[in-house]
Amino acid sequence: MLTARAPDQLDERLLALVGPALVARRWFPVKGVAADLVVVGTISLVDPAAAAPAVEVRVLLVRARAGAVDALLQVPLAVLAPGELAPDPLGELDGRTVVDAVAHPAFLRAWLAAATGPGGTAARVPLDEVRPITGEQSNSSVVLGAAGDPDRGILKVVRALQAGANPDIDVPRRLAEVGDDDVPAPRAWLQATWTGPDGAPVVGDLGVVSAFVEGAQDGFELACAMAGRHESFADLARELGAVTARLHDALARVYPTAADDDGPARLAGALHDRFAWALAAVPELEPFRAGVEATCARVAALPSTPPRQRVHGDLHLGQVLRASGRWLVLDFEGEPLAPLEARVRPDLAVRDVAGLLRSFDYAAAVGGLTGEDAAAWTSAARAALHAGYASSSAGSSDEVLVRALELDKTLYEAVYESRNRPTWLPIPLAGLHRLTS
Ligand SMILES: Nc1ncnc2c1ncn2[C@@H]1O[C@H](COP(=O)(O)OP(=O)(O)O)[C@@H](O)[C@H]1O
Ligand SMILES: O=P(O)(O)O[C@H]1O[C@H](CO)[C@@H](O[C@H]2O[C@H](CO)[C@@H](O)[C@H](O)[C@H]2O)[C@H](O)[C@H]1O
Repeated sequence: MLTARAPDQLDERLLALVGPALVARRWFPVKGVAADLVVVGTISLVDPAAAAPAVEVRVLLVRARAGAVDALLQVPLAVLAPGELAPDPLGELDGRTVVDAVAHPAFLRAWLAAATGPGGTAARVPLDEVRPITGEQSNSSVVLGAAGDPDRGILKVVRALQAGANPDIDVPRRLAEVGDDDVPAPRAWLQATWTGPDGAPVVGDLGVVSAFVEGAQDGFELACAMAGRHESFADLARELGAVTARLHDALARVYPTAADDDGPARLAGALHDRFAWALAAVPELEPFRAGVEATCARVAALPSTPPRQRVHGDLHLGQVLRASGRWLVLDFEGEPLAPLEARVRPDLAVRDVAGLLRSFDYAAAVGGLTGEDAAAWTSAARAALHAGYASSSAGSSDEVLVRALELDKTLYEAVYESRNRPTWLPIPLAGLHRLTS
């Protein structure tokens, strides 16, 4: 466990130096508006291999505020030795180059030395080769070790910090403890304590090293490529449905479940609120109001909803890997735009099915399918996902419920895209047309 201290003058100067670059990063929680950045704490990391403190590693805890967004960001920085150069510098301070430390060996050695792991000890993780993941990410990941090394790992540095157990670390740990292998096993994790907004100390997770899955293909890239070749995704979707159901079974064993007497009204209310939230951010959604309200009414008229349980919460094709002829599920953080307490609350398992269904629309669109081709490709994948999901004891998916949850996810996506990838906004807007007509 690491402890953050109050920031000093060097931290303030570092933030002033790197701030403009931070706001342009993919993981920065808001785009296109000015954000107010303040360093509220700092963790100094000690590299156990350093003979002299040639490289200084500091993890700045930066509060970022812009409109409705108020996030605490983890910003590990390395101030290199005088005269040392590096690719992709963030700037120069007193003649020393400053870089993002996430892939820097001094940061990684210090991180692993401070981490804990299964049974109380961090597993051995090789650092002879270090490769940052370059794709779109809400966090920052680095592959540790050379290809073929059985101890190879992947470090995920959580960017938006929260007090309490991070579900992306807690869920895989617990699933591994009960022998579920649908998720890469966590091998080391690191926590810190810092001062919360009310002045009281809080504890939160900084990151995790998981077993690296060799030869894995990203589910979304795979699906887009298959769509682009007009190749059916149905067999893979069926397997994905079965894995999702198995995961739901395991999650229901590990975390509490809760009967929901007031389920239909609660879900209808939540969908109504989701629309209001999305409309405030994306005014183009106004034409969908009547269609959303009609779905709310159908949901409210349901006799009941299934018991709630722990779910993935943001399951989509970009969260699953295909390797050695099977699917593995990643990233249990839930929807990054939602507060932590909402993300760990028991929920409807079928929400994850709805997330995957939405992903088929994305894959068809990004893969270049349009019109009837897109409709045929997605409907085969949809039917197969449902069939795979229904093959397990957890798998049941009422049509009204699935449609409502798909609509809910699509509204979320409209906000997500407007904030992060405005050129992709037409994908959820097309989904809203389909789901409300
Ligand atoms: N255990 C793993 N083995 C191999 N690749 C992984 C592993 N975990 C993550 N990845 C790769 O890293 C990418 C980002 O991981 P993810 O957990 O989804 O991060 P984020 O929360 O930042 O979106 C994944 O899409 C995948 O390509
Ligand atoms: O993976 P994250 O936890 O960062 O999830 C967020 O980003 C996702 C995009 O990277 C976003 O997913 C949307 O786009 C995907 C294709 O890039 C698509 O497969 C999903 O179906 C779609 O929702 C996700 O919503 C967001 O929370």
